Amino acid sequence: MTPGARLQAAIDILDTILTGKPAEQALTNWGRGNRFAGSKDRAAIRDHVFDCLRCKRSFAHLGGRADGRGLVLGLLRDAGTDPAALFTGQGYAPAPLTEADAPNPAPMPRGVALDCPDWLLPAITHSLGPQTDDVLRAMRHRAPVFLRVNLARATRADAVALLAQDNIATRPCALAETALEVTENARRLRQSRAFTEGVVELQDAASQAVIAALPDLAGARVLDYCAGGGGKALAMAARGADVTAHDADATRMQDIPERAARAGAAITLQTQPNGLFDLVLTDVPCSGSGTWRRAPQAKWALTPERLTQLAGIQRSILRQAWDHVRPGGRLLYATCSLLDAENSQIVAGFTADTANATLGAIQRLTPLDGGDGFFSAIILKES
Ligand SMILES: C[S@@+](CC[C@H](N)C(=O)[O-])C[C@H]1O[C@@H](n2cnc3c(N)ncnc32)[C@H](O)[C@@H]1O
Repeated sequence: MTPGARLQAAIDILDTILTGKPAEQALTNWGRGNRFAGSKDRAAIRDHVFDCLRCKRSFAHLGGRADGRGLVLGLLRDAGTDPAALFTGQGYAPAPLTEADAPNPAPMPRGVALDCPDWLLPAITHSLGPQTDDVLRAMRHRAPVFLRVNLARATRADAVALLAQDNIATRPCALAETALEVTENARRLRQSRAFTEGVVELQDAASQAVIAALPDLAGARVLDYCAGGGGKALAMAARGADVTAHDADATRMQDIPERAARAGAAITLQTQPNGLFDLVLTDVPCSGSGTWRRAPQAKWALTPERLTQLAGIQRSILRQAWDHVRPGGRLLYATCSLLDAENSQIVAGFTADTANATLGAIQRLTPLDGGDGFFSAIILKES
């Protein structure tokens, strides 16, 4: 496909997404209907689509319109590329420019320039203070791909060498001693020896940092109360913890046995949590505001009502999970959110209302640290 044809494909897919379709579904449907497109074409189109979704407000301003065509015009103008050279109408390229394609001549308001919904800007500013604009600017760009080295299988240096045999280039990331950033050929990862033999797993560096900060995991009885696909359960098992995974939706845990087998780890699954544990992790459902580089549609879909609903879910999970912490044990509350309403306010409310709970160490990470935005807080249970 020519560069122009790839842009037209992105325009068509964006127009579908703007009707409310999930991005992944729209991309898959397009791929099925256009089987002539090679893997490089599909990757380039996907990048265009996600770049536009991340920067929807500012690109619509630069493109002079909020549809797929406007967003792609904004993408090009933002990168300093003259769209006229690509919007030629030749072959499958987008139709030539008209007056309707001129940029919006007004100055960009702050929320538009930062690609943040207006209603959210005060809450984010309250949470991030002087870092707000830099964090929001960082969220306008693609997130790096990170791997977690399974130290039970190999050292980080050995993992780098094994990945290099499959032409996957990586570099160490300072957020955790297990973390590698993929710098070339990330798309080959799932076929690589390092992945199939359980030497590396895909996991964001901030998630790794949260587990890396936990002392004394070796031999500890741990309950991962919201285990999902088991990313953090596996990271704790690799540190020598005796991990039990639970999730209200058991189907979310279906890949854990296969992932654990690949990693050489033993993880017990419980559909009904049972017993007392040294450590309970609640990696609760949240706005995902720390991951909006990778899931940009969620940024535009979040509403104040949903945020209130999430806070109710977070408080309720914390109360349920607390019953499984042994006296003298710890709970680790975690979200991939940047918002105080889901983070410090939830743990402060819980410790204020719970006689035997004391707030311990808190860790806050933003995309400026390299990985996703992440919040974690230890809550200690008196003996
Ligand atoms: C952020 S995800 C967990 C991601 C996972 N810890 C990981 O590292 O891959 C949150 C999970 O909480 C689960 N969940 C939602 N409500 C719950 C509840 N009341 N009790 C336990 N799990 C719940 C969801 O099904 C979802 O899998």
